[in-house]
Amino acid sequence: MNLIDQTFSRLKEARETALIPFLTIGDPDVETSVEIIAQLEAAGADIVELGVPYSDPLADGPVIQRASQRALKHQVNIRSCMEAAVKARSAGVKLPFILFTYYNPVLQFGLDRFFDEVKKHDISGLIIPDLPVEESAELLRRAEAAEIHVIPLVAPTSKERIKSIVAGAKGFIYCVSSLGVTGERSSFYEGVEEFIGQVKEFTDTPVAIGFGISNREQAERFSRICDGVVVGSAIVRTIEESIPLLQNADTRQDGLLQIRKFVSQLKA
Ligand SMILES: O=P(O)(O)OC[C@@H](O)[C@@H](O)c1c[nH]c2ccccc12
Repeated sequence: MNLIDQTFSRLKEARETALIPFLTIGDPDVETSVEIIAQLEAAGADIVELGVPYSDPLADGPVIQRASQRALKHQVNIRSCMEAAVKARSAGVKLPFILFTYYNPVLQFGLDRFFDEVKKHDISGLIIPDLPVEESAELLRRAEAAEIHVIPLVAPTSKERIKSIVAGAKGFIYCVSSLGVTGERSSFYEGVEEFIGQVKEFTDTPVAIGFGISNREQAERFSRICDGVVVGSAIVRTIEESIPLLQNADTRQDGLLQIRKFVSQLKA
């Protein structure tokens, strides 16, 4: 059974909502990212999105754009992100890994090689926000064969397309809470709860929400109606603010603790 499915059934038993952090791998460097993944797990994260930095992150706000730029300075690519997953696993991290990447790096990598490597590197799921619908059949077929879940994104404006987007989806459905790009928000799409209700009418697959969630009350609000909550920019910003601590041997542990504390209060 796919690790993501195991996680959601365990959480369902425990009547808990999955906390799904996102971080950009290689920000500030790959080795630190591996340590941060361990901190995220210790802080109560249930699944982690490993972000592949990209030069043209069209769906990302300034916080993740800056993180991508910092990571790209070290030429971090899909392979480095998969290696980070294996390093985290061998460091004892049990979390399921979702590889988050734009479509172009996958295309450059080559679909055959990509799925061979994803499988070898213990990745359980994929999020490809700009996967063109006309190309998705080929990719979904290979994912199915490799037992990797491709997590579909559904936006409040998806309306009549919701049914076709979520049909047959595995792992979880990623409901985008607002229009626009990623980034912390103080308010969400008007009627976001109704939107989530609509999605849940079409599927029994767990439903998670993301975009803009940055504090405990927002996470609590959505944990009442979703099986998972995704937090990216708020965590990436915390990592950004911790970089001076992380890059000094004397204060590195303080930096890691700062990240862990921020994430712990979200899960609580
Ligand atoms: O950063 P936010 O607002 O907390 O949203 C999660 C988001 O970071 C993560 O899931 C993600 C990062 N880049 C994306 C691009 C599209 C969709 C989702 C994402």
